[in-house]
Amino acid sequence: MGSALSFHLGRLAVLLLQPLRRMRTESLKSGAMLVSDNLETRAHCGQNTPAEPKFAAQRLICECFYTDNYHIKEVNRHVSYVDRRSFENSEEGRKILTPLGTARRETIIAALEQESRRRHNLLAEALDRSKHIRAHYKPLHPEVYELRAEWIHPELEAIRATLFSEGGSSSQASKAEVRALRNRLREYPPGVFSFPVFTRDFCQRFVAEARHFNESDMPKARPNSMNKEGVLLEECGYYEGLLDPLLDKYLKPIAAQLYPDYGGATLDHHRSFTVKYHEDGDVELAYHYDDSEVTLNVCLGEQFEGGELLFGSMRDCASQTSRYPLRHDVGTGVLHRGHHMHEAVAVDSGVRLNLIMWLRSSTERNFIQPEHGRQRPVKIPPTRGSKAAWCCHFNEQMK
Ligand SMILES: O=C(O)CCC(=O)C(=O)O
Ligand SMILES: [Fe+2]
Repeated sequence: MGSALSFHLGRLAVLLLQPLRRMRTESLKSGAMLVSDNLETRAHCGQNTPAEPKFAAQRLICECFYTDNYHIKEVNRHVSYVDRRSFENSEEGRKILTPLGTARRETIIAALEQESRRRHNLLAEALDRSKHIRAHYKPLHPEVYELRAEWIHPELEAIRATLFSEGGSSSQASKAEVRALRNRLREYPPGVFSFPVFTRDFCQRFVAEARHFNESDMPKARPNSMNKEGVLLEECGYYEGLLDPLLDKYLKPIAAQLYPDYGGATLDHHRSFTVKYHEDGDVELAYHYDDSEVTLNVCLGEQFEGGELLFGSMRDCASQTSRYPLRHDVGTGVLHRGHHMHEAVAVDSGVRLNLIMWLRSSTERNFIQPEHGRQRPVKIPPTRGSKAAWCCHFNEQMK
C-alpha cells in the first residue's frame, strides 16, 4: 500500500511537469521528435540490484506516433488527429462527424483527446513505473529474469545448431543449413512457423512470477491498444537478462533466414509483453496486424480451452476471408510477419497467458520512412536497448 501511495505521488509530480515536457517536445523541429532525454532503463529487477540509473538512453519517437492512426470505434475508422479544431475542420473529420448527432460527436472527440493525451504521456509514465518497480518489487522467481540454458527447449537449441553447423555465422548460412532449419520447423499456414521455445519448467515459473506481479500493488500498464490485461516486460526488467539475449542468440538467426525481406536479418529491438485471457477479462483478440517486422508468440499456459490463433492473409492482401487455425502448445512459439493478419479466438474456460515479442528492425523502419513522405533524420542506432536511439514507424493498428 505504501509503495502504491508513493507511486501515485510520483505520478502527480509527473503530471505537473507534463506541460513542460510537452513544450519541450513541441518546440523541436519536425522530423524525429526527441520526446524525453535522460531516459533511464531499470536495473534488472529480478536481482534486487541497487536502484542506480545505469545509463541515459535517448529515445526518438516518430512524430507520426502522436498524430497517425487513431481508431474511432464508433465508426471503425482510423484517422489522423492533432487537436479538436483541426480534426473538425479536416475533410476526414467532417465526413465522420457531420452525419452524427452532438452527443456521438462529443464522445468521439473525447476519446480522440484521451488517446492523444495517452500517447504524449506514454514515455514519462513508463519511466516512472519502471523506476518504481525497480525500487520496490520483490520477485517470487528472480531466476526467470535471465536466460539460463535450462529454460531453452532442447529442440530450439537443435534448431539454432542447424544454422551454425558449418561453423559460419547465421547471416551466411549455407543452402544446406537453411534446408535443415526449415525441416525442423512446422510451417502452417505458409509463412507461419512453430517450434518449441521454452521448457515447461520455465513456463510454470514464469506464469507464477507473472501472477505474483499481477497480485502485487506495482503500477501496471496495458500491454497494447487492444489488450487490457498483461504486462509490459521492459518495465518489469525482463529485457536485459532474458529477452534481449533470446532475440540475439536464437530469434534473429532464425528470422534472418525465414524473413529476409521483412527485416529478419536486422532485428535490433523489440516491444514485449504478456497477454492474458480469461472469462472475466479479455477473452479474445480481434483480427489485426502487429507493429513489428516479425512477431514471436509463445504460449505459456496456464490451463485453458479454446483460444486458438487464426491466421488470415498479409495486411495488404485484398481478400481477408480465409482463416487458418493454429494449435498452440505450452512452451511453443509461433513466429510470423507482423503484417500477417491474425486473431485469437475466445477462450471457453480457464486462463490463457502468452508472451508476445514484437521484433523490430531500425534499418527496415528507417528505410521505409521516405516512402511515407516524413521528414526525419535517418538515424540507425548501433545497438538496441540501453545504447539505442531509435525511431519507429507507427503507421500501425496496434501499439
Ligand atoms: O493472444 C494471442 O495469442 C495473440 C496476441 C497478439 O496477436 C498480439 O499481442 O499481437
Ligand atoms: Fe498480434
